[in-house]
Amino acid sequence: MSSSPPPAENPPVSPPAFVIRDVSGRGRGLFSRARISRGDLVHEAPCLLVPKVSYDAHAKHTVLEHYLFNCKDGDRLLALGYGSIFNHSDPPNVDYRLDKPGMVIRYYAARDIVVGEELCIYYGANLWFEEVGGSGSKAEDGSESSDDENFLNRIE
Ligand SMILES: C[S@@+](CC[C@H](N)C(=O)[O-])C[C@H]1O[C@@H](n2cnc3c(N)ncnc32)[C@H](O)[C@@H]1O
Repeated sequence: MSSSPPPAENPPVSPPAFVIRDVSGRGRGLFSRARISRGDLVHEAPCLLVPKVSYDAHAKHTVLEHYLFNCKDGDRLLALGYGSIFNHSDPPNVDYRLDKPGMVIRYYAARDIVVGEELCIYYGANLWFEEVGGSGSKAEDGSESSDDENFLNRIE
């Protein structure tokens, strides 16, 4: 008999909490289709591990460079599911946590989110593209995610 997985800290928003839409100048993005409360687990993305050696030799020279999440040790995680479709905004309305041992990234609402808002994470200070638009609202507590050396920010 198989045992069920342990419960997450916050129960996931009943799916589907968001839809993919095209956003002018930003490519695809994720948009809420239900009210989401601060702290809710919005998505849990299974990941592929890209070891640092593979990243340096191959992945950084491909389009994957714009999708990989940095780990502290130089390895990278490629988020599957919807995890690679979150666009950037500052401030973001979604925070994320890398769980490298678990090979997942979890995305949590940084504040209450209303229906129709784009769900965005913070990539870091050094963007490689010209920013278009934004989520347009500040986190309630004015908090900001930690920055990273050069790419998607890392919170482990
Ligand atoms: C991780 S992907 C996000 C999903 C992407 N929009 C797509 O359709 O595949 C990162 C890319 O999205 C685009 N992007 C994300 N946030 C943006 C923003 N605020 N303004 C303009 N482009 C953005 C950039 O082209 C960036 O390289």
